[in-house]
Amino acid sequence: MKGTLSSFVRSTPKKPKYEVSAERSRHPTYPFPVPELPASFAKQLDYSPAEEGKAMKGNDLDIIYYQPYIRTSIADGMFDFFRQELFFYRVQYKIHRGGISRDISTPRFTTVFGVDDTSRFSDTRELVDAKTGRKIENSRYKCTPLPLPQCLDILRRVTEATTGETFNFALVNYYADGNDSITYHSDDERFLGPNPVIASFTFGARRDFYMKHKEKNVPQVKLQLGSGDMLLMKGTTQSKWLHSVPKRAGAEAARGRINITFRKAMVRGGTENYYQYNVGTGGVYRWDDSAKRMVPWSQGGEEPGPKAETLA
Ligand SMILES: O=C(O)CCC(=O)C(=O)O
Ligand SMILES: [Fe+2]
Repeated sequence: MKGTLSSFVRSTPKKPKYEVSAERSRHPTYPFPVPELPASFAKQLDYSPAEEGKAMKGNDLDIIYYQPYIRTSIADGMFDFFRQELFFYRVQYKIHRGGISRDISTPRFTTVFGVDDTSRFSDTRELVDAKTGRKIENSRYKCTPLPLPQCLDILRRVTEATTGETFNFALVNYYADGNDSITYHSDDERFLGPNPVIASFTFGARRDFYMKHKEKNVPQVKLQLGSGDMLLMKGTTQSKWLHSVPKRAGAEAARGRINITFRKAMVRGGTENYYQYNVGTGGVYRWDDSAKRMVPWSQGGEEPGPKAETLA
């Protein structure tokens, strides 16, 4: 017999900490339907922001920190919901530098929804040209843009109402534990236009979020983003500063963290870039609440349950 006893013993999945809605967001581009945001969460979202944002300005930094934005009573439930109900990817890609190509594995799970401002999803959720409203030709994108599911669209609308900004993309990061991270970078791609506004949500584990100036020798800004917090980055924050979520040891990071950023891409290059680096070409992953980890998901086939494993 292969394997140890423990590999056959699966804990019964805990009851979800939220009411799974019977209503689901469906789309031909989704690997599986996504339940709508539980009504109890949606109701509580109306009270956002839970706290007034604190503006931090100076040395080219321009941020507003809502601590929290989402009521503490629902933030961890929303973490469970997003982790359980969304599909994720673990993207691998090659970088070419100085004639040498290197394989990169993104150190976190990612997923993305949305399309840049030259296109939009119609009322029937067909991809159409933003100006003419005509169905767009298949050759416009190399990738397949996905519309935001209802659960993310609700959060997007609330965020738009608070900030007075508009967003057409939701990028999702899942940091399974303290080994998952994002290295210092800035989100100042040309396709976002000058001085882009990015709203960044945390659900689940509290993680350090470090910011440092690209050139000036000024103090770093160190935040600890907790469940329900929202960091609004604007002005010259992206052009002048870098940010990161470093690797961390310990039990807190091991709870797992979901980060959701809302952004606005102006042109097609943004759509191509976001799907290339957040979906990629590999398989779909889904949270397995018995195994307590992301597992490869396959069409039509559930993961083998305890019975199948015992018989093997
Ligand atoms: O997880 C975070 O708080 C930051 C994520 C981030 O910087 C990004 O996705 O560009
Ligand atoms: Fe970023």
